[in-house]
Amino acid sequence: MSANEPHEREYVAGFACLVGRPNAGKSTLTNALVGSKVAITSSKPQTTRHTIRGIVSGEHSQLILVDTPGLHKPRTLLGERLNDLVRETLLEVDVIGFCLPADQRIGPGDQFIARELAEIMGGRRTPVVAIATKSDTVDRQRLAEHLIAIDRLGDWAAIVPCSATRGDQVGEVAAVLAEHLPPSPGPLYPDDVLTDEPELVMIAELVREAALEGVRDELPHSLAVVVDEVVPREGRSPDHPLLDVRVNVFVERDSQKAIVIGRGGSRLREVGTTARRGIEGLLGQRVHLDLHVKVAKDWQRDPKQLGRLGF
Ligand SMILES: Nc1nc2c(ncn2[C@@H]2O[C@H](COP(=O)(O)OP(=O)(O)OP(=O)(O)O)[C@@H](O)[C@H]2O)c(=O)[nH]1
Repeated sequence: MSANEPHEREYVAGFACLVGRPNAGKSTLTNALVGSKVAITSSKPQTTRHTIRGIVSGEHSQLILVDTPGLHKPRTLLGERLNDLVRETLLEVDVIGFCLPADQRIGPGDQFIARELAEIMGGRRTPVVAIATKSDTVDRQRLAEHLIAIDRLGDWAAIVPCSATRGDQVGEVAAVLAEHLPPSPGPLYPDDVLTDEPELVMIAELVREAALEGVRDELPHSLAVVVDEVVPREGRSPDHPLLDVRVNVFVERDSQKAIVIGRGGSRLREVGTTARRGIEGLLGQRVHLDLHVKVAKDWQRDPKQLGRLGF
């Protein structure tokens, strides 16, 4: 099934998302997969497009779990389509894990998601791994019935039972998902970027907020902020330290770059001043903020690019 046979030991990296009806065990499984490495999540717009929930790093793989906000059976309008954001996310990932809890029979909610997945994936052939979650809650007989019902529900790349709370088969889930990731020269993210540096995320937020101030309508979603480096200025006395903070602001088009920069750079200076004040408040020391606006064409449609941009 997989193009990346495990024995080749080629490095693979990519994006996955877990879907399933409410209470299916997605969050618990995410935490079990990720272990202690819980990603910083932010409620701000920068990360609502693809909130990274965690990174699962193996010796030869990096699996980046992203959120699908609001994937559920619409309560009121049966048969309503999934919202565009969910569809977009599902189309951008390399593999999808569909969680079906063993303690409940397959129901209309699961069937709804299965139909949507079949349709969305039809053209692109994104593999869907069915995960029978909460396997600890039922006996073998019932689990077997559940697996058969899952098999009948759709065309899955694999079916894996697991118990996130007991830790049963969690490694197997990670391995099966990783089998469907594309080859990559190396990790898409530094392993520690999401765990060790909440300040970096907050700095990016502050810059993003400042850059969007007053121009939200003109730049909807088309802005990504990446903190390039934060280094103490050399030669400063310990009493008056200065931090050099270098930040890249990515936009999609030249016209958007012009908006961010403003006439003669006037707007960018304001953005810089506002953001710098915020960063100084956050870090409690003086900051020299170096802002660069760059055009990264079509970054929103390219998961690899999104990865590099810190999404
Ligand atoms: N026994 C058992 N309970 C589990 C397991 N995984 C999750 N649960 C429980 O099931 C409930 C729902 O789990 P969540 O991980 O929050 O489910 P979710 O799919 O993220 O839910 P939503 O956020 O509503 O979509 C929680 O009470 C969990 O403790 C499991 O492997 N075994």
